[in-house]
Amino acid sequence: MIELDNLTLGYDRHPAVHHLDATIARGSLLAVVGPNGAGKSTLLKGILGLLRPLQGEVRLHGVVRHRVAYLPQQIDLDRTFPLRVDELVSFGLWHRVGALRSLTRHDRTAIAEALAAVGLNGFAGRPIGALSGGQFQRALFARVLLQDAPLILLDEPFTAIDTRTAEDLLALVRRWHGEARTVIAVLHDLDQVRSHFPTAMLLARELVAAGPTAEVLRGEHLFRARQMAEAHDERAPVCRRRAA
Ligand SMILES: Nc1ncnc2c1ncn2[C@@H]1O[C@H](COP(=O)(O)OP(=O)(O)OP(=O)(O)O)[C@@H](O)[C@H]1O
Repeated sequence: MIELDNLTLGYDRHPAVHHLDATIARGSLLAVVGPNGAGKSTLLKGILGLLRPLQGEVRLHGVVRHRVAYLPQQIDLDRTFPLRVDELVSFGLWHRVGALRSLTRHDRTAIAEALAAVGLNGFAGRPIGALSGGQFQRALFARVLLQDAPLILLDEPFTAIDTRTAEDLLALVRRWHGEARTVIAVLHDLDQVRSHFPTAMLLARELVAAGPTAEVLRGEHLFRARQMAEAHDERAPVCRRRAA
């Protein structure tokens, strides 16, 4: 279970998202939605511990932070780095293998199986710079698969990839959900959220609504989120208000 307790996150003392109070049950399949700049990626970074709260707290119950799998937005990743696909995917074994030990035959089999599971048979030796956007995203999912993590954070995992790849990767997300892992994904496609994500959290610098997806994505909530995002003052300092 994850608890957000009066959580304010930001950069250089400026809050990006503030006073979040919410509980995310273990095994949830949760979509985080909201307008551009609403604080969705910031929330994932806060849960991951990459950002320290300006106020409040994130409490992870039953999950240690180094076992959380995180897939950042593709735009944040450097694909010019000279790395082969199997090397990228092998980082998913880091929690078991450590930084220094070399891979065993068993590890190599696990990597090959993960590549096969994401439809990348035969891609192990390719440089990551030679992959299409969709293939690269498949490789990143293979890495998450190997991490065997109880909590998986995905930041816009289906943006700018082809429909076939998105469908295959969505099937993997459903598989993780079926395995009782907690999956939290930042998404923009509300039809996709309605079809595949039972719960949602709508952000607009603060929490607009959270709960069953059909309830959260009601027109009045979406309208309010848009209004709140437009009214936000980028330069506001950390306020002292405690969320009701
Ligand atoms: N590294 C950073 N340094 C300073 N400000 C940042 C940084 N990252 C994000 N922000 C600011 O924090 C706010 C929230 O950004 P965030 O990326 O969390 O929004 P988002 O909801 O994920 O947006 P999008 O849908 O456009 O990806 C924005 O005003 C953004 O400019």
